[in-house]
Amino acid sequence: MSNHEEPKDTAAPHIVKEELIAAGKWVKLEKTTYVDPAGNTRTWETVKRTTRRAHTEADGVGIIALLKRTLHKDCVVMVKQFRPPLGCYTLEFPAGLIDEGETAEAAALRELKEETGYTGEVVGVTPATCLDPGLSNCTIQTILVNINGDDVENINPTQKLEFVEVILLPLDEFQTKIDDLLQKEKIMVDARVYIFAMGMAQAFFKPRELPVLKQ
Ligand SMILES: Nc1nc(=O)[nH]c2c1ncn2[C@H]1C[C@H](O)[C@@H](COP(=O)(O)OP(=O)(O)O)O1
Repeated sequence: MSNHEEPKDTAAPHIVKEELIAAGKWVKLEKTTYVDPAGNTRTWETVKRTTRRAHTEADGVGIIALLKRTLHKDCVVMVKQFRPPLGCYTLEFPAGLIDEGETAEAAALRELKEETGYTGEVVGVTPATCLDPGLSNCTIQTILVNINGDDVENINPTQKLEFVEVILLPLDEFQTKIDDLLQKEKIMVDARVYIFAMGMAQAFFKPRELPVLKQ
């Protein structure tokens, strides 16, 4: 017989109700009433997109697109654009909302083409991941795409969006090049981009760093 008593699951946190405070065309604000892990009833102010589709896993996609060309370094395809909520230019992975009935993979290839002109091939897909869970229920799937830059359709491609600038950054200098951009201009870098850059720098330069080998 065990001395342990199984903990009673009396306080499994859950949502009680969601009340609309304000709604616009693209986003809405709700008051979320919930029971916290200690069993207390509380409220939270929650932002949601109005555009979420019934049968999609996520609101949108982010695209990590690698441009591969003979005799060139592999480059990450980035976009720079003015973002009204921040009031400044941002450096982001290409991204966009998933359309009705569209798969995340199809949305990624469509958005990549629209925003950068490149045609790619999907080589990896994440599950739905949250973006800012203390504020919003927004989710994305990140799609890893390879672009054959030697292919004729990917040589100097034209993109449709007037206000989106395409920036190619070499993968093996990704963090340094972003830091250079930050030095030169007032631009906000998307958190996912900078974290990816730090991960790449770690993988390239310190893959097996051991305390004993540190200078
Ligand atoms: N929160 C938003 N406010 C707006 O006024 N308009 C918005 C919001 N979110 C999206 N949009 C509009 C802007 C575009 O015309 C479409 C599609 O956006 P999409 O290209 O899919 O996504 P981003 O690249 O992240 O803008 O929706």
